[in-house]
Order: sequence, then structure tokens, then C-alpha cells
Amino acid sequence: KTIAIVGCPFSGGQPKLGVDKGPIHLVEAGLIEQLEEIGWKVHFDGHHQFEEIHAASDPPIKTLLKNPRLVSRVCESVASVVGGHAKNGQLPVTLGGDHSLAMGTVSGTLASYPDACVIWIDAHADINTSKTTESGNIHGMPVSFLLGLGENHPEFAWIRPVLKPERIVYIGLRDIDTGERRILRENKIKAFSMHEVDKYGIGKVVEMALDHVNPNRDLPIHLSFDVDALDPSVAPSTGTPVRGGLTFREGHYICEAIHETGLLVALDLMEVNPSLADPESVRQTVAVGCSLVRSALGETLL
Ligand SMILES: N[C@@H](CC/C=C/[B-](O)(O)O)C(=O)O
Ligand SMILES: [Mn+2]
Ligand SMILES: [Mn+2]
Ligand SMILES: [Mn+2]
Repeated sequence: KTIAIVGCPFSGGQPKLGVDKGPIHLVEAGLIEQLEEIGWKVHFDGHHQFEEIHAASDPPIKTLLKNPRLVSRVCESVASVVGGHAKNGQLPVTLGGDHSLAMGTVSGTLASYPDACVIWIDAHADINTSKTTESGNIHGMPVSFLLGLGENHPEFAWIRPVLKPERIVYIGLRDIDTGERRILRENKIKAFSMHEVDKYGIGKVVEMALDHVNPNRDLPIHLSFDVDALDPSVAPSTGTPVRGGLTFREGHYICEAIHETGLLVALDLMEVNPSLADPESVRQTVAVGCSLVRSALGETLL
């Protein structure tokens, strides 16, 4: 099978500059060669350029959403790129860029694999609606759009509610907004926070997560990995770090275990921002990103 690396240099879902440089740092760290090394054919789809919409012509929607038209248009094109690769039987590996891009990647995957389940690794639930968001940063909202929650915004008319609440599960949560807690509860969405990781251990948590969204281990898996799920000591160069995160090994165990299912059809590696720390910490964060991708795609320890 062939991997299609989709570089998405995009930062419009959040305010910190630099996350658009994530893809180039991951590729320049040798990710493509590393994947070929473990036996994959790799098609590098390039660093997709998204023409800017200037702020002046993209005012926040009445409810505070920032860069709505830009984010929507970029995600729409990401959906067709990722969807195209999935349709061709390739495994799209999307490199972010901020996590708003997942509106596009998951839409693309579900177009080819309507029964796919989504495993969302993150410190955050990214499920705010325009009513509940406190920041207006759309990287905190992709899941609500994918589920069809909240009011419809004409700027996002292309997004269909393709994801069902029982087809997503979270691991790593530890920084959830008030409105998000209600949304998770009302929609009965399964979430394993860091408390469960501590209580049961990562092995049991991954097993329980899969039992919830993929009980017969027969559904394709879209893994959406936000590097801020890891502890900031492990992945420091990211826009919304939250202490008390996954260890290096816990993060890798998740990727290894998902590879072992043989069901992975799409992967996102999001929120690497190489401009937020000293050179050594940036290198470390980029290296962890590359390593997680390798583990999700079959690199083993023995
Ligand atoms: N819940 C916060 C934080 C969002 C974090 C988004 B991230 O997980 O994609 O980094 C917000 O809505 O602004
Ligand atoms: Mn291509
Ligand atoms: Mn996220
Ligand atoms: Mn996050």
C-alpha cells in the first residue's frame, strides 16, 4: 500500500504563528525516507498552498468564529485531497497545521469509508460550537462540525454531519471547556481522560476505546493525533500545551496498538508548531511527531 503525505501548512484555526511550518519541519526531518525505510511506498503530495483570505474580507461570524471563510475553504480542499487519496486506496497521512484541518481530513476519509471510526488523541475535545466557544478559534471546534452539532453556518455549508457520536472516542483529555463537557455528556461521547489513563494504564484504555468504537474490530480507523496530547515535557513546541499529558511511551503505544489492528486508513499528525520553543525543544517535538507517525505505520520496537 502507498502512503500519501499531505502537507497542510495552515494556521487559520488558531492565533499563534508558526504552526503552518509544521509540515516542512516534519518532512525536512526525514519523515518520508523514514517511512520508506520501514517498507512503505510514499507519495509526497506536496505542501498544499492555500491562498490567503485577508482578515478585512473575512470578519468573525457574529458569534466570534475567527477566519471562518478561510478555515472552511481550506478544509474543503483538504477533504477533497484526502478523500482522493483514500479513494485511490492510498493511506493519507496529513501533516498539520492546526487541528481545524481535521474537518477536512475526517470528511475526506468518511467519504471513502463511511463506517470508519475516529480515534482522537488530544488534551482537548475540539468539540465547541459557535455558541460554546470561548476563544472563537476554530481548531477547538472541528468535531462539532463533523457531528453536525450547533447552528448551521453558511460559510461551512459543505460540511456534512458524516460522523456519528458512537463512532468517535477520545484519549488524553485534560482541558475541556464548560460547554464541551455538556456536549460530550448530552451526546454520550466516550472519552478517556488522563485520569483513566492513570487508573487503568494505556493498554487497557486503548482496548476499551477500541471496544467502544470498533467492537468487532471490523471498522476502518481514522487516527487524529494532536501532539498536545503528549506531556509538554515530551512535545513542548505546540500552541496549547497542557501539563499532565501522555508520556512518550503512552503516545507511541496508542499508535503501535492501532497499527496492530490492521484497520488504520488515515492519520493526522497535528499542532506541531516549530516556532514556540528553543531549537532543541523544537527538534525534539518534530522528532516525536515523526516517531509517532512511524509507529502508527508499523515501526515496532523488536
Ligand atoms: N478549548 C479551547 C482550546 C482548543 C484547542 C484546540 B487543539 O486541541 O486543536 O489544540 C478552545 O476552544 O479555544
Ligand atoms: Mn496526490
Ligand atoms: Mn486538537
Ligand atoms: Mn489539543
